Amino acid sequence: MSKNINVGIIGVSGYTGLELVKMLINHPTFKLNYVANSTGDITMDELHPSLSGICSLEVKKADVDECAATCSLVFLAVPHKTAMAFVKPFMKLGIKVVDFSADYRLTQDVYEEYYCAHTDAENLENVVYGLPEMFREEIKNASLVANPGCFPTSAILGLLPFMDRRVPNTPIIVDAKTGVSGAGKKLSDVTHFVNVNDNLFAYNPFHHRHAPEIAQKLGVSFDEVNFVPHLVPLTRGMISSIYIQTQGSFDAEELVREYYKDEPYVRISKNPVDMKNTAGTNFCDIYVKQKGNLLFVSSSIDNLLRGSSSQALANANLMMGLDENSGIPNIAYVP
Ligand SMILES: NC(=O)C1=CN([C@@H]2O[C@H](COP(=O)(O)OP(=O)(O)OC[C@H]3O[C@@H](n4cnc5c(N)ncnc54)[C@H](OP(=O)(O)O)[C@@H]3O)[C@@H](O)[C@H]2O)C=CC1
Ligand SMILES: CC(=O)N[C@@H](CCC(=O)OP(=O)(O)O)C(=O)O
Repeated sequence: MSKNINVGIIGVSGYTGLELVKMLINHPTFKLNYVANSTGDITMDELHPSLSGICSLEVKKADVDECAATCSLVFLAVPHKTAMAFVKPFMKLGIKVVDFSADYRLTQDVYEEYYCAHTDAENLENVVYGLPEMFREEIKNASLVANPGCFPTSAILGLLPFMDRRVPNTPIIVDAKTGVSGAGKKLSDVTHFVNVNDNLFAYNPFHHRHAPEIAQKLGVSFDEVNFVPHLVPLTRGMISSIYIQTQGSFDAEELVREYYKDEPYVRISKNPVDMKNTAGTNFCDIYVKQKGNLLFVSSSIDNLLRGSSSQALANANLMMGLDENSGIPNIAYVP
């Protein structure tokens, strides 16, 4: 097959943008035809020296019309709020969009409670949440896909098989750990080397903006989701330790294996999962353990890939009628 579908990326100077470029360079069908950030006037290899000798595309100052003139689909790897200002005109021009941000993941009222005023309610009506294990068929027909957040991806995949076995109205506890790349490339006091190195801490306990995303997609109330993320001194990786009360007698490992038996990017592990075996891949690795009616689920992803860029690419493959697996990385950065 030849590279005959032109795609663009806006936000190519960021962490997730770079991850996507690396996958698209080797993609059998997508041709990376337009790359942009907020300023332009630089080339890809000047921006990312790791691409020296590999990609010297000119990086443009983001412009919707210029991108739409040469691309069938665009990936928006830009921050929340910035994304919706791009989505609106791209949709008008009939260009398909995979949005990495949270702008189209929630209902308008909840979005506005956790983020800011929404300026594109119209497209909230037609968006599909880009978790293939939940919405594969809808994604195939979508023009706009909201790529899930990284914590919601790991938590929802861990919980989905067990929602019918859970005791209603009991706490869902999600104790999650993430690498620092989850915060993006911008510096802050919290992600400063001196604050993160040799350190470990929780942030936004019980009121992180990903708690409502987990709740809405699982169809439970916000009060039932008890989500506490932690920052760990690692570049990439994410593990969610999940605890729920279950009822009835069942074998959790058997159930989760059956639930995901046809899924190419969920692996069930006999041993507790770790971050290294998913780093560099689109896999979500899951381990389960029961103690009476208490169920422990451990779910590991690479926040930059399954938590963002490789999941976005899988969604784009589906939207363009390609094999979902095209160009998706599946060999981990081990050792
Ligand atoms: N990092 C992660 O693990 C995950 C990130 N996401 C989401 O993906 C998106 C990108 O995240 P990440 O790569 O970490 O972010 P970064 O902060 O690393 O990069 C942001 C990118 O957006 C560009 N940008 C910002 N404003 C504009 C603008 N007005 N016009 C054009 N480009 C603009 C920046 O360009 P410039 O260099 O010019 O500022 C940069 O290329 C965010 O919405 C984030 O929430 C989702 C899941 C996981
Ligand atoms: C370390 C860190 O700060 N991580 C980010 C999660 C990044 C992400 O997945 O999410 P969005 O696409 O919703 O931004 C956070 O906790 O907000």
